[in-house]
Amino acid sequence: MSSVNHKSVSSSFLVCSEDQVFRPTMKGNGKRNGNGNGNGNGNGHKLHAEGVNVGVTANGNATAKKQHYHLHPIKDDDYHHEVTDRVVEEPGKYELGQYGYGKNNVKLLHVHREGELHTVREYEVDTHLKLNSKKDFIAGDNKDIIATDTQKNTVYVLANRHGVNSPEEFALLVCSHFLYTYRHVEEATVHVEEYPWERLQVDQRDHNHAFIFSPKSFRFCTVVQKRNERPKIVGGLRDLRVLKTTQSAFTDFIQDEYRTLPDVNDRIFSTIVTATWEYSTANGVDFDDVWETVKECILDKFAGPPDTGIFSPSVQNTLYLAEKMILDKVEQISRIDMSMPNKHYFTLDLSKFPTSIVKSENKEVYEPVDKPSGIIHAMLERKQEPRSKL
Ligand SMILES: O=c1[nH]c(=O)c2[nH]c(=O)[nH]c2[nH]1
Repeated sequence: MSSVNHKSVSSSFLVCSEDQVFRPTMKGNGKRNGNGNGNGNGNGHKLHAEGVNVGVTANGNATAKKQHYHLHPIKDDDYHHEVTDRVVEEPGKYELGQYGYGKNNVKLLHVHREGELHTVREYEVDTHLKLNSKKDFIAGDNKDIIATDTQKNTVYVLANRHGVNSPEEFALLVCSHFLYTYRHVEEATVHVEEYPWERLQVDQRDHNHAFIFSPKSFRFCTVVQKRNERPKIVGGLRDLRVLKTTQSAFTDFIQDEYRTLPDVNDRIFSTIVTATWEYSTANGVDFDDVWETVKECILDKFAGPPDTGIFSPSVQNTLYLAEKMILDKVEQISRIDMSMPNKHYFTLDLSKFPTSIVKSENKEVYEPVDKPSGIIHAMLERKQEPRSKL
């Protein structure tokens, strides 16, 4: 039987472990808590107003204020729901492997209004939980199930109560809520996809309350938190499609009886970048800022300065240089994984046409070839500090 303790507790705490809790202090003027009184969660846990205004991020997804994390102890009896009969033996000769359940694609638009200036963030949120009992699967006993419908509701209630900042902060909040509220949740995974709304510019001025969908690239994150462990925070960027018409070559690769591709000193380089990166900490991280930095580094190593560009001897090298720049710039990123499919634009062989109808040297017309496509990927991580010999 589940013993349910309806004691009111603050879900504004971000659980780090049984004895450590991330407590997010609220931002700015403290009016974003959903209850309108600016002092938090309505249960006596005051959320601090820090008043750190960072303005609008480069993509116009103004986040307004920064969130800070502090560690506070929680007590055993702080849990909402206590489940006692957790262990159900698996009958027979089989063992349940990976398991879990959740709600996918919970769509959410959050509007933050500061007087005339409004900002929006639209998310699709996936929540997945792994319970410490398997009796729902094995015995048809639903008593421990936090219904997927309840998980959906939780996303809306937390967004209403605490506001929505970066995808990573929101995912951390939702994870900690589930771990904190239900002791029998062993692991929470929250994936957030952000819609790329950008503040509209009219006459080169930012519009107060109108936005344009600008899918130049997409942002996402995944937070996985196991009970008693720190959250694993992974940021992500995908569908950043780029092309340049020169400053790319591919030469000196293996010459054997299988090779037909000639050395090319000047070719078109186009790719669709996906990057995911893991944070070593959430402390002091401006997640919006990091996302912009990652994007800028990728574009910097792909395109280079506007007049001259940057030379790429291969997709491999360009990918590596972008990853290295990101690790150099953001110390809280412990590793970054990138993939760059090579979207080929082949030179057309027009030699069979009479010279009366085609130019002798074809340097303008290319054939985009989607499939098959080369795929280049690599993960770059920081080396472990060598252990002291003491
Ligand atoms: O940058 C490239 N790397 C490759 O490994 C490769 N292979 C290929 O056919 N073209 C390219 N281009």
